[in-house]
Amino acid sequence: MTSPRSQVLLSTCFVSSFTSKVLTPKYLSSTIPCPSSARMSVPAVTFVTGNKNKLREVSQILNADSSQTPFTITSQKVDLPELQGDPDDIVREKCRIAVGERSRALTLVEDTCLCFNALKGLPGPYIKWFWDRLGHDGLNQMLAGFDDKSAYALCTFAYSSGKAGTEPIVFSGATEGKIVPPRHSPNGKAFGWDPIFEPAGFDQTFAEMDKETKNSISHRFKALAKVREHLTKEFSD
Ligand SMILES: O=c1[nH]c(=O)c2ncn([C@@H]3O[C@H](COP(=O)(O)OP(=O)(O)OP(=O)(O)O)[C@@H](O)[C@H]3O)c2[nH]1
Ligand SMILES: [Mg+2]
Repeated sequence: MTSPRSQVLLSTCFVSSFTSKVLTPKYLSSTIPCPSSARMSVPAVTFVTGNKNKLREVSQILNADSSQTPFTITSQKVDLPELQGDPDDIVREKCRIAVGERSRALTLVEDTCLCFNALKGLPGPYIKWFWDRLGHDGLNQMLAGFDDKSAYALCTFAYSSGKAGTEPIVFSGATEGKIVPPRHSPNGKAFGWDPIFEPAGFDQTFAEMDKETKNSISHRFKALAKVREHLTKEFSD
């Protein structure tokens, strides 16, 4: 391909993490920008997630700059397990499972942690269960006995080319902040623990910010910048 605006297709595969929550298959279309100077072939990359908010943010982040070459995103849901351990190991294994389940050549998955420094990084990858059981007030209560309310949001993507003998490649992004009593935006429903995470240097929680601001400083934005850089290099002539 010689066109600077040639496209890379990203299929987004929705994965239901809870077998009890059967999610309706959904297909989305979006575009993912990369540097307009890049010359790329047209591979299909499947982004596997069961989380519609992640998918929405990934789409928004990758479409934020219209001056860059668009990538196309579609989505579909299937089932994948929740895993335990180190975030990089979790996301690598998630990626291997996703590749196997979907038989897709190019696969992208993501895992998100919320880490409290006073608790040496916990809940970390287990935030999904802590948030589900304890909610915003319970997560605040976990830090009640500590002066240190600092925390960081960590987003880790794993990408696999699907080639035999290759291992998933990991890309991480972290945003520092602190845990605060919940503060919501008056508009719309908040994403998960966004109302209790106030990023450093801001006086708003992720939930109070407009989406453009969150998407320009978030853990997901920082990790996706590395994914995009890698894909651009991999598929440039
Ligand atoms: O307030 C939030 N702001 C965010 O930016 C954010 N990113 C993820 N999360 C939540 O943190 C847990 C991660 O678990 P997680 O990575 O396993 O995700 P998931 O199971 O929902 O989807 P997936 O594993 O199918 O991709 C889940 O409860 C997610 O809803 C967020 N909450
Ligand atoms: Mg999950």
